[in-house]
Amino acid sequence: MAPMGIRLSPLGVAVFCLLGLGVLYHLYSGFLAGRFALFVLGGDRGGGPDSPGSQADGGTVDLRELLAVSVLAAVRGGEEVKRVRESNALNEKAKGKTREGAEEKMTSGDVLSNRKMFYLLKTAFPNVQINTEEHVDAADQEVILWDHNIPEDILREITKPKEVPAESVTVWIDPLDATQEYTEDLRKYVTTMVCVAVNGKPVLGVIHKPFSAYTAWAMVDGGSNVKARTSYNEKTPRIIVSRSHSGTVKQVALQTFGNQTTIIPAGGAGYKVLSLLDVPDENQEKADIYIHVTYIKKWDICAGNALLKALGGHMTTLSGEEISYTGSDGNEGGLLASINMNHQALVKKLPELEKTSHK
Ligand SMILES: Nc1ncnc2c1ncn2[C@@H]1O[C@H](COP(=O)(O)O)[C@@H](OP(=O)(O)O)[C@H]1O
Ligand SMILES: [Mg+2]
Repeated sequence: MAPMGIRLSPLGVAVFCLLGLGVLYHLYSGFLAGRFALFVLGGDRGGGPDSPGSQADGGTVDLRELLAVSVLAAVRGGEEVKRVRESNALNEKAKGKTREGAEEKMTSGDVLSNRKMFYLLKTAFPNVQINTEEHVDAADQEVILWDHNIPEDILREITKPKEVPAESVTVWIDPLDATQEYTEDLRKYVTTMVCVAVNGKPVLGVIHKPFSAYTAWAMVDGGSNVKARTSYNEKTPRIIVSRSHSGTVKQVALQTFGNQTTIIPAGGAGYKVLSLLDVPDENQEKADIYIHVTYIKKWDICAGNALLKALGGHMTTLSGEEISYTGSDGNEGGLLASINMNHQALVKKLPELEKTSHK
């Protein structure tokens, strides 16, 4: 007999305890899952379930936070790129050949930048898919914690968090764009890039120039720290093209826009996208259109695509199709990038043969 004449039924006590355990499990499962993910990665991000960057509700990420970490990752990766170049310890290797037979190089700058960028993003956002150009060595992990700081310029432009399901996100990292030019000590072409696609659509783009300490970022339907130039030459455009993976691009450009057209050969897809924008860097050439006709990888182009899209521009295949940033890592259809121009009219102008020969 219990005090005051109340009899406790053993079954009732058991049901009550089970219910209590259920509530506790619900409250802490997301939290523990996050902790476990970090434990597997070998570290702790330090935030509780309600802290910024947390995915305790089992799967949303805030794009504004992801942008802050992407900018930090591009800058931190850039520090590695710069340090390796300045110490002249590139340790250059050949990692294969492109379809066209050009040698693909890799240096310590690529590897060390990749390590910083990948682990910074992975530690802050363990649940999102990250695709990166270089191999991630699981035996050489580095846990770099994000301090949860969102820079002032991002807070000013993007005033509210923007949650999306974690499984809809694909992050693309290029830890060193223009590796060929990096090995030739042509520093102005070099960038580090992060892109975030949501359901395959490019939404966040970050392009950082480590040797100029310049970073451009943008969120589609969000904000940016860079803008388009005030004028572009549509009639006789300056066309920026690859200097080391050019294929037939010069013939295509001259055939489309006439012999008076200025062709600017340059390294790096990031550099070439920045040439279309209003970038306050004296080492940055300016162009009106970017054309690429050979195969190219999505980590090379996604950030530029997001930036252009956020500012009202376009990056499509040569036949004007949008590029989807999920699934395979290659883009077969060539590239046409423009801003404040009639993009569809440019597509129509390009020779039919070129549009179909890269599919
Ligand atoms: N045909 C091709 N096959 C594979 N990668 C290519 C390519 N053409 C260009 N790229 C890559 O796209 C980026 C920009 O190229 P480019 O400077 O020629 O315009 C470079 O990236 P990385 O330097 O990150 O490897 C380059 O390797
Ligand atoms: Mg690269």
